[in-house]
Order: sequence, then structure tokens, then C-alpha cells
Amino acid sequence: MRLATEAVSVSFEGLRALSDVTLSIGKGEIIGLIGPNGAGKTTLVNCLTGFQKPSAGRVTLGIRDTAQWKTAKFRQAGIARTFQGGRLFRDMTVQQNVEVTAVALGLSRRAAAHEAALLLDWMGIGHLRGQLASTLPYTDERRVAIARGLVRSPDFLLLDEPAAGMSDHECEELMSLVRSIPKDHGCGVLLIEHNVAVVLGLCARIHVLDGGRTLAEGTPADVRSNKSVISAYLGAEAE
Ligand SMILES: Nc1ncnc2c1ncn2[C@@H]1O[C@H](COP(=O)(O)OP(=O)(O)OP(=O)(O)O)[C@@H](O)[C@H]1O
Repeated sequence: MRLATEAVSVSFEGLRALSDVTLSIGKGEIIGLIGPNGAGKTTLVNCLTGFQKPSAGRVTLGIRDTAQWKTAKFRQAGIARTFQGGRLFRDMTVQQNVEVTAVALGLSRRAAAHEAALLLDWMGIGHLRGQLASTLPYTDERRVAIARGLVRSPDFLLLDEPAAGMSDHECEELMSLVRSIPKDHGCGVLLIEHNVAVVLGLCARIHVLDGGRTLAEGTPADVRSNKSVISAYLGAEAE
């Protein structure tokens, strides 16, 4: 099963945020989504997760067209995401933040508590269970957000710049967890990440957006050698 956009376009009052973008993610794959600020990366993730309806084109999950789906249905159907800001419930503990998602997705309180504990341990933050979300450093906030995304084993997890603002070391730690998500949780991952070297090292395929359009897509080797990517975006980093 694949999660896909087919020729998706999005316009905001005349501004073309996305034009004709076709992309797909398979279960078990890690796909990188890169591009300069304003390229349309978050808008594409919003389309894939039901937070934005395309102005044209389709978003499909397997053979299902999602056009009539409400936002909540995407998560119930196994498409999870994180947000740039983390979006935790600040007055709840770390454990409660994960539990409420599990309850919202149909687990009993008891099963939700169990699953939350397992996921927090997997993320390496089990010891923070009782801490209020408002007191967390942003590195741990992002981990809690990913744990929430993994509740009830989604088929796809879309991560919107989970490592933004992290040090190289923190980013490396997080990316080694991201790398093991397909194996340990059985889902496909789409990763937005500004550090091109990280994406090239982690992702089987990479999609490059620029000004809302697909500039290139392919393996890290394809992207690294693509002339328009080099001149428009990668510059010296690709040399
Ligand atoms: N709700 C909205 N209303 C109007 N314009 C929007 C809206 N959301 C995004 N845009 C515009 O659409 C374009 C694409 O934005 P988007 O956030 O998808 O880019 P991005 O690649 O995720 O950027 P960044 O790397 O800065 O997060 C930008 O010009 C942005 O200003």
C-alpha cells in the first residue's frame, strides 16, 4: 500500500503554494522532502495528512481516494504526522500527552497507558513520563511528538522538521531513531529536514521542491548529481 499525491496543486488566494506535485511513499520506506523556505513542503504534508485539501489533483491511500475524508479520518486510516511546533498539551504530563492520542484512537485507558509507556521507552524518554510537557526542552518535546505519532502503529508517519534547531549530536541521535522506525514500527516515513547531508544519508528516495514545483526526485545519487538541484538549491553542499 502506498500513500500518494497525484498532480496535487494548492493555491492560497492566488499564490500557488504547490503545482502539480506527484509523490508516493511505500510502507517501510524513508522518503526525504527537501527544498528552500516556502518551497511547499509543509503544504504537501498538510495535503497528505488531511489538514489541507488540494485545489487540484488527488491524495490516495492505496486504492482509496481521500477527497471526501475529514481530517480525523486520515489518522484513523493510519496516516500520522508531527508538526513543526510539536503541539503538545502543555499542562499535561509526557505520559498523558501520548495517552490522550491513544484514547482518541480507540484504546481503553489501560491499553493507552501501556502503549504510551512502551513508545516513550522506545523513544528513550521513559524517565520523563511524569514531567509536565511545558517544562521539556524542545529536543524532548519533539520526541514526545514522535511517540504520539507512533501510537497504534500507523502505516505512515510524516515528520515536519523534527530536528530543527538541534545540535549536530542531537540531530544524529534523533535520526538514528528515525532510521529504525520502518523496521521497529512497520511504517513508511516522510521526513522534512533542512540538513541535506542528513537526508542524503538516511533516505532511500528524495523529493526536491522549489517554488511549489518538483525540481527533482530519485535516489540520493540522482539528487546529488541533478544539475538543477545543484544550481538552485544544493550549491556547494553537493560538491
Ligand atoms: N495557510 C496559508 N495561507 C496563505 N499562504 C500560505 C499558507 N500556508 C502556506 N502558505 C504559503 O505557501 C508557500 C509554501 O509554504 P510552506 O509552508 O508549505 O513551505 P515550506 O517549504 O514548508 O517552508 P519552510 O521550510 O519555511 O517551512 C509559502 O509561500 C507560504 O507563505
